Amino acid sequence: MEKKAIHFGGGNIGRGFVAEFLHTAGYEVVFVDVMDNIISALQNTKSYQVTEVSDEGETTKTITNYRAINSKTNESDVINEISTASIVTCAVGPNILKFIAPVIAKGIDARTDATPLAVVACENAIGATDTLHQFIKDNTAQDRVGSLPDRARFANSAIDRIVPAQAPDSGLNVRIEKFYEWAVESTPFGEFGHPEIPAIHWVSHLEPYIERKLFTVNTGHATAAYYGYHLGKKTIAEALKDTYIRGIVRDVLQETASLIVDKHEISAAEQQEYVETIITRISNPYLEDTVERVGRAPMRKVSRKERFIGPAAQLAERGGKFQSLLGSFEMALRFQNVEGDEESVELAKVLKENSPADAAIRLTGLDREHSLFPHVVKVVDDVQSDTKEAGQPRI
Ligand SMILES: NC(=O)c1ccc[n+]([C@@H]2O[C@H](COP(=O)([O-])OP(=O)(O)OC[C@H]3O[C@@H](n4cnc5c(N)ncnc54)[C@H](O)[C@@H]3O)[C@@H](O)[C@H]2O)c1
Ligand SMILES: O=P(O)(O)OC[C@@H](O)[C@@H](O)[C@H](O)[C@H](O)CO
Repeated sequence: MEKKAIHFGGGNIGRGFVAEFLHTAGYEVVFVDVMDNIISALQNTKSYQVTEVSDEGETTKTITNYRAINSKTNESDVINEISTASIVTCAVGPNILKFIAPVIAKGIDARTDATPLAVVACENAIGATDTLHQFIKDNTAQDRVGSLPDRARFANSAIDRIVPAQAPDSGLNVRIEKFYEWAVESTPFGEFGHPEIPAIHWVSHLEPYIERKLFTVNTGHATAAYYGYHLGKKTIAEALKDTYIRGIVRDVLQETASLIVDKHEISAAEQQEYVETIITRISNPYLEDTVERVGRAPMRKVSRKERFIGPAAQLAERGGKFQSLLGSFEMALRFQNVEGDEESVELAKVLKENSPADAAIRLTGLDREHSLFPHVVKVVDDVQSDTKEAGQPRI
């Protein structure tokens, strides 16, 4: 029987990465989304194209064998599909996991197959599948939680491929970079074994992979985005052409490299090579990745386990340097009231309505006792003072 994958989120990484590799692995892919235009486009086409762009030219792959369901209007269909699928993946954004959990919980509960469903969240966040798992438990009847592992296994993942916002006339087609990495925990599958998906690098211990990725690719990317935004750059490639911003990105990645090398079994030389690869990747002029996309959702990005405060807190605990990371954090706080970005509006409100210490706690989730805390409060205070001087008084 053909293997079936249910994928939540028919957006950029959903169509351009997860679905591509599930398709290549021989799965029928059922997209689940809440956007009518994406669902109807997927329902009304038999294929779309994924084009890898690099200085070596372009390579196009055609993706077929998919269906699509709108979970807003057809929840029971989604439940039925999950009850007979092999794998559920998602790429909806870390803040959306709580909204997709109820329907996944119902689908899992309806399963009778002897092999548990594989659940893999493909989000840029540490422990995203664990987060989803907890929401699914919260949405499962108390007397069914104990037997949940008989019906589903949950594996964290680290996912890496730059998929910029697509041109408005591109339809379902996606232009992406050639590079990709998809590391997933193998241990949760136990005696059942992990699904056969050639693109996945199965690992027993994910932390080094997800920390190295988030604290190099995403820390560097977001640094370029926030400095770039304030210096009037349109794209990440344009920001990195600026020697000042490029130098700052290098300084920041030197700080995170010291943590990665200190904490994980990764040598300084290997990390340096990784950093160079990442700087080349994010400088890719063919991607036309905007500073607004990469800077999106600044409140998520300045939170406790995320790309700036996550490594800075760990470096502070270890006596390491974190000044450049604080510089990126500061620029993230200045990413306020950006058109189309609700969190940037909320960020401005939080900074306006709270004292420096309260805003620091609310935004970063750091304890007052943490050694990084006073440094973070100072940055918040500076940003608030500048905003006040600019004529927008804070309370
Ligand atoms: N774009 C990249 O370069 C990239 C790379 C690696 C990881 N990621 C991660 O992948 C995730 C998605 O990013 P993206 O760039 O594809 O964003 P995107 O906005 O292009 O796609 C998100 C999709 O999720 C859908 N969605 C929202 N709420 C939903 C719900 N309740 N049920 C089902 N679908 C819902 C949206 O309609 C949209 O189609 C994020 O966590 C991001 O960090 C992105
Ligand atoms: O998706 P976000 O908002 O967490 O971060 C924006 C980009 O840095 C991100 O999407 C990268 O393109 C991606 O993580 C590359 O693998």
